[in-house]
Parts: sequence; structure tokens; C-alpha cells
Amino acid sequence: MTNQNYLDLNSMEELPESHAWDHESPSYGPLGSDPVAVINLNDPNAMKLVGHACKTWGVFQVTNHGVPTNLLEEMEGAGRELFALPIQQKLQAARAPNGVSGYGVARISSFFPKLMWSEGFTILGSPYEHARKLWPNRHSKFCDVIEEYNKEMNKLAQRLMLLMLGSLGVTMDDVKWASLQGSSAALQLNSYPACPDPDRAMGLAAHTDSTLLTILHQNNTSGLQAHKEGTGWVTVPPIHHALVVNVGDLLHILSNGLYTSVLHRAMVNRTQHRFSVAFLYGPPSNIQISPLSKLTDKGHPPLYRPVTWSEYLGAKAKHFNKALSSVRLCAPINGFVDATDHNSVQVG
Ligand SMILES: C=C1C[C@]23C[C@@]1(O)CC[C@H]2[C@@]12CCC[C@@](C)(C(=O)O1)[C@H]2[C@@H]3C(=O)O
Ligand SMILES: O=C(O)CCC(=O)C(=O)O
Ligand SMILES: [Fe+2]
Repeated sequence: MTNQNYLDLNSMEELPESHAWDHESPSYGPLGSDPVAVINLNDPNAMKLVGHACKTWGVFQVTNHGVPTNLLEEMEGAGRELFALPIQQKLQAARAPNGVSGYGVARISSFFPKLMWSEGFTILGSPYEHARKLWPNRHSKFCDVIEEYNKEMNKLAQRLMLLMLGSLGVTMDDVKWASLQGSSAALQLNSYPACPDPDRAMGLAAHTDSTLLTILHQNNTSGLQAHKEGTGWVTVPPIHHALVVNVGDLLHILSNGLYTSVLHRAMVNRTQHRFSVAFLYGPPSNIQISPLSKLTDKGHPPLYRPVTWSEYLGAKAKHFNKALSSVRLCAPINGFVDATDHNSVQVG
């Protein structure tokens, strides 16, 4: 990746050709007919509602999630402050060519001929090393917010796992590692500046997350869209203080395809700067994920081979949206379709 890919999007008056996408007749779902669920986690029916959302859309929003609202606001402020730094300053913390953490263009950029209208900052583990480069003398507030945010998101992710697995009749005894400490996670801060030609630009191209689940906070600007076979693309509208939850590829594998990892993307707009923060939650690094034996039998053989998170991230880096097929064991039976085999979907 050369520095010329790092255009300062905040100061562009025209969309450069490098960022102009051919959007071929995107299919949009009929307005409001099949909305993404909003689930109150204090609802006595929450487990059932979560299970239904995971089977149908693979994405839902949650309210009463227990994450302090002032922490959500502080996190958004920390992201705004980071992306408002001069480009040369941000490049001090640039992601290394084969690295994971740091500032840079979307990692999936290499699969597309055009660049995306966004910038990102990935944090894996401690934020200190990068934060010191961004703010040599005043990085402690940023680091405190990140650490508190990670702590709260971890708690929520464990609670969501209980609901998601519980709805399939799976207990924490069946998945001992899920209740252990040591699960891995990454934090992805995304910035989508206002864009002079939003209809020809792409904020973040269509992808599924390689996680068990992802918890996303978006500011009050629309842009996130989710895809469902037969419905098309639907906007997941920002709801004040709600959080978006995506089923990731590893939960799809664990559930032997019962839960759908959702294909999603981020669009941009002409007037508003959009920010989002994704908490990408996965299993402990040494754990092999495979379809739960409770969910398989003679009629429902395991559809995927065992894979660790890092092995799967390697497959994603190589095969991108075909990574799931690359670890698949057997062909679909009785017309059962692997909901994340999006070979027919226009990615971008
Ligand atoms: C843990 C991870 C998931 C992720 C790759 C990463 O190592 C850190 C960044 C994550 C992210 C965020 C934006 C979309 C995505 C596809 C990408 O390019 O980087 C995801 C990756 C993923 O889920 O595969
Ligand atoms: O910004 C968004 O709404 C989506 C971000 C996302 O999909 C990601 O970070 O994985
Ligand atoms: Fe994502």
C-alpha cells in the first residue's frame, strides 16, 4: 500500500476516478416490509427473538444492553478526535503492510479495483503503542476510553452468546470455551467523510465479518445496509444508543449453518460525516471451531471442518467472500443453501 492511497478524503471537492465505483443496479428491499429487528434485552422473550433474528437476517439491533450511554458517546468522541488529526499524523500510526492494527484503508481493499470512501483504525489488544504515536503527550484519555469500551463490549458479547446459543438449545456446558476468559477481540474504528458524489462511492464494500459476533455502534448518520436473499439491501437505521449485532462466519460454522452470517456494507452521503465502531468478537485463539455436535446427526452432517480464528482470518485474507466455502465439507443437502455463499451477490 503506497501513501498515495491515503488521500485526505475530508478535503476533496470531487470524487477521484480511483474512488468511483460502478454500482450496477443495486437491489433494494421494499421499504419497511422486512425490517431488521430491534430487541429489548430486558424482554422476557429476548432469547427467542434473538434466535429468530439470527436465523432470518443474521443481524438485529439491541436496546437495554447495559453499556453505559456516556461510554458510547465518549467512544464516538475518541474516534472523531482520532480521524480529525492531520493525515501525516495519522500515518505515524499506519498499519504495517502485513499487520493488523493501526491506521489505514479497509483491509479488504485489495479485492477491489476501486478504493473505498473511508478510513479505519484497528486496535488489537492494548491501544498504547499506536496512541503514543498519534498523541505523544496526551494519549491516556483515548486509551482509558478504549479499555473501558472493550471491557463493556466483552460483557455484552458473552451475554449475547448465551442468548444466541441458548435459543438453539445449546448451553455453556456444551461450549465450555465460550464462558472462559481469553476470548479474542478487535476494535475497528471507521470514518466515512461526507462525499461529493455519494452515488458513485462506496464506504465499505459488502462483506461478512469473520467473527462469532460483531457489536457495532453507529453515530446518528445512516449508511449501514444488510443483505438478505430474496429481500435485497435494507438500511439498518441508526437508533440513539442502540447497538447493531451481526452474526459472523464463525457462529455460522458453530451453528452448522442454522445462523446466517450477514452480508453488509456501508454507504456514504453528501453532507454528513459518518462514524462507526465495530467490536469484533471471536473465540480464544487456540480453540478450533466446528459445528456443535448437539446440532448435527445423520440427517444433518457437519457442514464445515474445524478451524481456529486465525486460520479462518487467513482464509478470509486469501479468499475474501468465498472463505466460508473454502472450509466447507459437504455440498448442501436437499437444496439447503449456505446463506453466506454469496457468489451471486454483487459485492460493491
Ligand atoms: C479480527 C479481525 C476481523 C477483521 C480482520 C481483523 O483482523 C481486524 C479487522 C476486521 C475487519 C473490520 C472491517 C471489515 C473486515 C472484513 C476487514 O477488512 O477488517 C473485518 C475483518 C473480518 O471480519 O474478516
Ligand atoms: O460502518 C459500518 O456501518 C459497518 C462497519 C463494518 O462492517 C465493520 O467494521 O466490519
Ligand atoms: Fe463488518
